[in-house]
Amino acid sequence: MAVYTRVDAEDIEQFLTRYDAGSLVSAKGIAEGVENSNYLLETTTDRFILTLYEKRVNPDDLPFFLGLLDDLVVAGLPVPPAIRDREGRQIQQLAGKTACLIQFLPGVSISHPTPAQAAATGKALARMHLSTADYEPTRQNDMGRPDWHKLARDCGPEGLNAIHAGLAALVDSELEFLDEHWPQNLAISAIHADLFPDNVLMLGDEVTGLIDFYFSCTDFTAYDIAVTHAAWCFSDDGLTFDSRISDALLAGYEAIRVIPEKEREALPVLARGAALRFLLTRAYDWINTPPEAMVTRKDPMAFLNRLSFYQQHPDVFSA
Ligand SMILES: Nc1ncnc2c1ncn2[C@@H]1O[C@H](COP(=O)(O)OP(=O)(O)O)[C@@H](O)[C@H]1O
Ligand SMILES: N[C@@H](CCOP(=O)(O)O)C(=O)O
Repeated sequence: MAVYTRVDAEDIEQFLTRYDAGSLVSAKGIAEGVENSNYLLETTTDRFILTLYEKRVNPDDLPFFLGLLDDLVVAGLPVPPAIRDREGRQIQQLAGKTACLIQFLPGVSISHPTPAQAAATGKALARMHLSTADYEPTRQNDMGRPDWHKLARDCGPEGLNAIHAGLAALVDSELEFLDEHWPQNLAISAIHADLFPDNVLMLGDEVTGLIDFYFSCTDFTAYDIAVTHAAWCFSDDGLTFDSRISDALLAGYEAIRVIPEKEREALPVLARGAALRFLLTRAYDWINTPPEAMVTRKDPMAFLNRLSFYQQHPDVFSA
């Protein structure tokens, strides 16, 4: 459960007085998510998400994230903007943390997506990429390839090998491979960089929300396709690849934005990078999650299994 920071109902009531958002009816900690503390607020007028930003979100990056959300709303994408208070401020302080009141979006996160849902997500991602190509602010990807070396060092060989015998050596050799083969000169745009099924809200086959933009950054557009592919196209444990989901996701994407040949050729390496990125962040969290945190750690092995798949099947993105 991701509630790292507890906030009293009285403090939330007081917080809401800054907004034209009604008064508090109920506040519940949200179990899903691992990064930030989230509460679902019911007020006399509406529902909202109250987010308190934790360790991995630098408050200085919030203008990039919130500006991107505002632009995507204008472009007609189903994303949740941060609500402005009566003085026009989106970014606030609460319980010693930087916090935002976020628009609530309907829909549920899908645990086991169907091809139709994967196709709808591919389309939404491509629509997002067409819009974000023009987003002027930039933010370096701080979970990008150069940072994977530091993450691996921070996990340490003992930490990695305690998760899986020989993992430290596997990570080292993959880092070396990726340093050598990482593509150059692909199209760049603002990307989501974490579009897992739990960050897509759906009603039936319709995407009603793309959420959790707190890893969004400026990077290869195709890397976002690779991340989404790695997140969507496997069983939870990463052992079974679902080609129907993969085909649907890519076909949905290409119904809106054709993947240029150069990007398609780069996808096998980008997908290996995406798998390593989530393997490493999960491994880091596995080793370092404080015992008092009410959060369910995610299994790093699920992304080692995906990495092995991409290593063995470089043809998976061939048209
Ligand atoms: N704007 C929103 N509308 C509806 N539900 C939301 C919204 N934002 C977050 N949630 C809910 O909160 C959960 C955790 O949010 P998320 O942003 O993924 O957290 P974290 O950043 O901690 O991973 C989501 O899975 C979803 O159930
Ligand atoms: N999607 C990442 C972890 C980030 O969590 P999120 O709830 O913010 O998407 C993973 O699955 O490792």
